[in-house]
Amino acid sequence: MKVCSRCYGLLQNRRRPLLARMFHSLSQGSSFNKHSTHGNINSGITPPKFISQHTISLNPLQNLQKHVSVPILPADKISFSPTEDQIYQGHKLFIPSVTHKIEHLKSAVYEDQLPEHDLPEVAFIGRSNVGKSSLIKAILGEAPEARVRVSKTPGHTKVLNFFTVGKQLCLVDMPGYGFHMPEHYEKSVEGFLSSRKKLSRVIFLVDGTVGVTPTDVTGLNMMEEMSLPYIIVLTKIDKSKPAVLLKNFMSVRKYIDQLPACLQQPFLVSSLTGEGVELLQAFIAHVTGHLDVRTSEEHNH
Ligand SMILES: Nc1nc2c(ncn2[C@@H]2O[C@H](COP(=O)(O)OP(=O)(O)OP(=O)(O)O)[C@@H](O)[C@H]2O)c(=O)[nH]1
Repeated sequence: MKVCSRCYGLLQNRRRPLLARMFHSLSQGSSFNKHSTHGNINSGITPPKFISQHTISLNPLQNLQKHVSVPILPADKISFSPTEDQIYQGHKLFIPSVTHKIEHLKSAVYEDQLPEHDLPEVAFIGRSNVGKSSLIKAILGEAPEARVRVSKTPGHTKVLNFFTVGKQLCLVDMPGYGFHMPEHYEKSVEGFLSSRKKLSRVIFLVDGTVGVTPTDVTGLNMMEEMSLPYIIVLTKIDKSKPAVLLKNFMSVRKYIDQLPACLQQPFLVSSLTGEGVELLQAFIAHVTGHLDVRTSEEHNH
């Protein structure tokens, strides 16, 4: 069996099963449509060829949609809808090389310790134990040398951790709020969020096995008060049955209409299986200016 070098690299990474399978099928000559889209779950009455053939999707929302007949997210709320090829381009940004190092830059607590650089930043925020570090670890899965630390103990992350992706961008892991949050949380996290000039986006994590909690609502209110652009990502989707995940997804939808600073399109991920990670990589590449994906609003103009 002949496997092209692009597929081979992907197949090595077991945390990336969807892309690996996708490009593997390509090399096997499947009639996969390069220009099909993924995010558009409602207009997708006829799903893209590749998805219908292989019953997998790079957007886990598509899989969730299969369990109900009514649209779980209206088409007009889906603005980020890259092609499979664009998702692959976004994914490539997170593959390290000699000239494109992916590494831990530094840890910091207070404003005067923050790194001085010109890189666009993407920060991860959420309750203790929601899966922030795990998600960064999955996004940087091709670069184990970045050494992202994950722990079962809530409140493990006490400092801000900066991870650089070449000279392109920087991911920022933040301590969790709620139970076990460090005493310096407010000074540290709010200090960071209010002072960074090149903060491209905040990724707000909600536990997909639990849904939006009162503690999350406090965090969402803080985001709205700060008026920073952010997205909501439901984590740990591998742990929930579809019915539970659907209920928790709807708990996000209930709030999202009232959150003007938040993208109306929530994302779903599992850091364990890698589901949804490539789409998020593409989103990060897009918002940091490294991937040109026209959003649905842009298409309309
Ligand atoms: N099954 C499953 N477990 C996950 C997933 N993401 C995280 N976990 C587990 O959840 C626990 C907490 O994960 P972390 O990534 O350390 O969470 P955090 O939000 O960084 O935690 P703090 O340091 O408390 O802020 C760990 O035991 C992870 O293995 C996931 O997608 N699926």
